[in-house]
Amino acid sequence: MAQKHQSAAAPGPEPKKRRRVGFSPADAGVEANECIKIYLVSSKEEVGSPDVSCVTPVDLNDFFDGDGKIYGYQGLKISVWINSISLHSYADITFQSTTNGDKGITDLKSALQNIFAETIVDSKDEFLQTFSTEKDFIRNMVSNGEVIHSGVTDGSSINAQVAPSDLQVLRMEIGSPNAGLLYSRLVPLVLLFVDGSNPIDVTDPDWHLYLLIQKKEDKEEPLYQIVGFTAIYKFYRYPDRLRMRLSQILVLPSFQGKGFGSYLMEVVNKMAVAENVYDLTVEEPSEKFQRIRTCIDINRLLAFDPIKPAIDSAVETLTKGKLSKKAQIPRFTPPSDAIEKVREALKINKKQLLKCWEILIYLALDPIDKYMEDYTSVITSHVRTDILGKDVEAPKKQVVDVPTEFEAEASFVVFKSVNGEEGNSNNVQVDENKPDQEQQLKQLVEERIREIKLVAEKVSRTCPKVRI
Ligand SMILES: CC(=O)SCCNC(=O)CCNC(=O)[C@H](O)C(C)(C)COP(=O)(O)OP(=O)(O)OC[C@H]1O[C@@H](n2cnc3c(N)ncnc32)[C@H](O)[C@@H]1OP(=O)(O)O
Repeated sequence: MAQKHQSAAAPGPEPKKRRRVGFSPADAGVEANECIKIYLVSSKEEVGSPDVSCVTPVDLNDFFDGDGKIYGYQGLKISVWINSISLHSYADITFQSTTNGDKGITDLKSALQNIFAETIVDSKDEFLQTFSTEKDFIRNMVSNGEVIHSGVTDGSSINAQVAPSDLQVLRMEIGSPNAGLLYSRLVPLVLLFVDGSNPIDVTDPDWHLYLLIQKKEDKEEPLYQIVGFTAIYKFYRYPDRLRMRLSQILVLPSFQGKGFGSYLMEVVNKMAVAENVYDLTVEEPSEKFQRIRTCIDINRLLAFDPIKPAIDSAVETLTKGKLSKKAQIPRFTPPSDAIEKVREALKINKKQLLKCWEILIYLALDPIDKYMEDYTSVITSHVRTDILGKDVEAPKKQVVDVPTEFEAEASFVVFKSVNGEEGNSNNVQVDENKPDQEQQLKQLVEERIREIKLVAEKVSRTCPKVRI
């Protein structure tokens, strides 16, 4: 990591961030997001090349204490280069001058080290050398990994950037030789690109890495590059099963949006089925990843015959009568034996199946426009129960004024009416939040239907699509 000082008044070698008392000039600081640019490069020619565009991390401000700002520098520019083969990094720091104002001078070295840890090197030369000295880093690290999938089986090409035959998914137990070291070099990428993530505990042997690798033919030996990876926790379920929980997944920015995330997820699904775990869940999926996961699961469910009768029956109920006119709308959930079969065969848990179920019904309604009103009532009923919870369904509580010998302001009676019906009293207090609740409910229903339509559209466009 280098610091270039272009002013005559250069500060000491390692400026420390410190609060000053007295009459220091006020310093508005600069947001880390504004002055730091990050570049992922795979060759030394790409370092500094105008053809390489910067990548967008989650939020760099998070790495700077307090308000996410850097203080004490004028004209600060930080370019961080990450070698996507060896995972080393180098920060090129330039500024015009420093001023030790009221917020002190931010210690850039320690802030960057919080993100990049030991992957960051001090000099540009050292960094440039990593392209040759460390070019076999990934290949050496994964040499003990178990190849669980290679290329594609249906002959389709995943995209133009990577030939399918060059793809490999390897699995490593975190305790196996080199896996911990490899993960420690991946941590900066996790911190930078996976929102809200924390590094996994490399001392816990129940963690597994699934690495999506591109093997490119190079002079003598193939060159290995990480396209993406996921960390999965395997844990015990009483009495004799194991469960899998996907906890973080990342496709390197230059490979995103080209089907690699879906590919990796499909391989993980395949492994969960092959190993007959109890189920495979995902820890706090982002909206985008959840959508990808749902698209994949919908395709799997569409090909799963045992649930067809249950879908047909739900569709028949929905198309038979005017549901939206009915006081009580049945909840359109799969029968328990279908839930069980799906979990056992596809490792999709109940929560995820319920999400997919709404989309499966939507896809089966033909023509959809004819049934949209009833379908919307069904989704409204689901959202009401899911989000607003039992309160909405619960018997109505009423507050009634009654004659009292106590202080009138402090006295009231609450009673619960039978069957949730409201009494005729003129003094019933209306829940002040009710109109607000209804408005929020309407918005949530609209959002859910938008999401359902989006996934249904993607599935219809790509179906049938089983790529591995
Ligand atoms: C548990 C967690 O870790 S949650 C956090 C997830 N990770 C991150 O957010 C880190 C940054 N992002 C990433 O690493 C990646 O973008 C990932 C992992 C989220 C996704 O990987 P990518 O390779 O970019 O996704 P992929 O190219 O496979 O899918 C992109 C699109 O194709 C669509 N698609 C994929 N497979 C299918 C399919 N079988 N049928 C229909 N559509 C599909 C997806 O819905 C998605 O569409 P969208 O972008 O409009 O939502």
